[in-house]
Amino acid sequence: MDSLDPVSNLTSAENSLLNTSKPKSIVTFTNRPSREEAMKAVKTLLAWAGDDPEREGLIDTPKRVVDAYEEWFQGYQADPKKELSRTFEDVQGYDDMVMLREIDVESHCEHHMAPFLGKAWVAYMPTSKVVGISKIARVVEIFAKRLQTQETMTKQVADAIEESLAPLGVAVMIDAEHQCMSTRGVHHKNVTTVTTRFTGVFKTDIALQERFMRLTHR
Ligand SMILES: Nc1nc2c(ncn2[C@@H]2O[C@H](COP(=O)(O)OP(=O)(O)OP(=O)(O)O)[C@@H](O)[C@H]2O)c(=O)[nH]1
Ligand SMILES: [Zn+2]
Repeated sequence: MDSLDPVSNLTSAENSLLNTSKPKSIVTFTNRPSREEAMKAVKTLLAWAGDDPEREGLIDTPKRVVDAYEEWFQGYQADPKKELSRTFEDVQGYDDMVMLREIDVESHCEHHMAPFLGKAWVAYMPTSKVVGISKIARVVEIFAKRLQTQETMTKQVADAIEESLAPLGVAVMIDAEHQCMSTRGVHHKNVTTVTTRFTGVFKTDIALQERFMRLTHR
């Protein structure tokens, strides 16, 4: 199978369908279905589930679902690199890791489109260049608001920081519960999945990696 572009999460064939006037990492299909087509698809699913899409309680549901999808999948319209582009250097010689703890993760698995919910911990070891801390949380959110596997998302967050800030190293940990495992299928509740990605000094310096892991505990 065609390998996935780490930023857009699309195959190269899918990427070639992108509107070329936009940066490659902003995913805008030229052949994106219309809102009306999307609402019609929801109506089909309602009928398939066994209900009457025309009954009063469901009449506005396709609109609501499409609105919800717009919010849940808005990460396809955003560019993580743009968020990380405004860097600054005046940090008075600060030379240790910068770490954000417990960033909310609200994503959807690409297999079932079921939510997976959890937290992310993200650290980088800057050279002279740092970025506004809110931008790190925004990058997590952009990748979360796409269809994901937890592993892919973990790597994408690390890669985006690595490519934009060229730090000495990046560490990312995500801990999340997948509702496709808790509300259907195997029905195991309270199981969380932990994924990590270490680059640069966080990979080579085990003491630093352990310090990051210790800081993930409250
Ligand atoms: N590695 C990984 N697996 C995931 C993630 N999200 C969901 N899955 C798994 O994706 C797998 C899909 O397996 P399939 O056998 O194709 O689908 P399924 O028949 O619905 O599987 P069950 O969930 O076991 O009922 C399941 O094992 C899910 O638990 C993720 O982020 N990472
Ligand atoms: Zn799933």
